[in-house]
Amino acid sequence: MRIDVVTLFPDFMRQCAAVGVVGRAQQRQLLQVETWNPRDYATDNYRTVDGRTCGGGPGMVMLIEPLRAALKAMREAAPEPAHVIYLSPQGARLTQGRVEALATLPRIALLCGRYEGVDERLLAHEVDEELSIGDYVLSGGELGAAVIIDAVGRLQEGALNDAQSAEQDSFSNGLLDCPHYAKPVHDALGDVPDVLLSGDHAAIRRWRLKQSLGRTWLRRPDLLAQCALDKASRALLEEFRREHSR
Ligand SMILES: Cc1cccc(C(=O)NCC2(NC(=O)c3cccc4nocc34)CCCC2)c1
Repeated sequence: MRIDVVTLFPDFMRQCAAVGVVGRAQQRQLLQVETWNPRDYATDNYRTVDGRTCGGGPGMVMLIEPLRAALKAMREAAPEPAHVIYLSPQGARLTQGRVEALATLPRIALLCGRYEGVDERLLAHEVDEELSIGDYVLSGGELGAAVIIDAVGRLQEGALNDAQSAEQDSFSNGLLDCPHYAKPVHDALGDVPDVLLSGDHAAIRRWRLKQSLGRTWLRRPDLLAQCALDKASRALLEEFRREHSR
């Protein structure tokens, strides 16, 4: 998969994609991340990429021309058509489901806004989809792009080792993760739950699922409402709730 990022901060984006699982996926050529800086396509002596907002008011807007030229260069750099995503607070909320769909595409382009945003006419003509990583104020779309690169990059075939795949799968049931522990078994901060030391793998699986169900019920009832729980899971959750209410 190829991901092209149109951004005023290419070094930041390259760094985000150079570490960890995504960095390794690039080294293994499972993923290719390229950056395109609109400033390189600004034609005036000052390499201007922003302009005063029409209608007055504070702040600047990213100009059409440098972005259009950067997007054109991006498209010409590889044959596959790119699905162009604008990271924006006006976008649809990013979900794991959407990540999984994006991860199947051969090529996506991520357009990152700065200042007050991008000229609406550029968005209307060049953008296929707007996505948001959440309802808070950010300085730019780059952190949204970094989230997509990580979430989509780790889903590329061969990017994860078995443990990481299992961890990735743990969310695929739509539940929050269970608690995790490492040694020491006894610490000033408390002890590791006995079941995890029992060697009884069925009991350990049961305890972990019960903890995931219980935590999701306590912390994210909205996620739980979207889960189709089988009979055994419903019974486990009931058990957790009874114990929790004592
Ligand atoms: C709730 C709210 C309302 C109004 C403006 C803003 C805001 O933060 N505006 C600033 C910009 N924000 C984002 O790009 C951005 C922000 C949040 C999530 C995102 N997911 O992707 C990109 C995202 C837009 C142009 C430059 C940065 C936020």
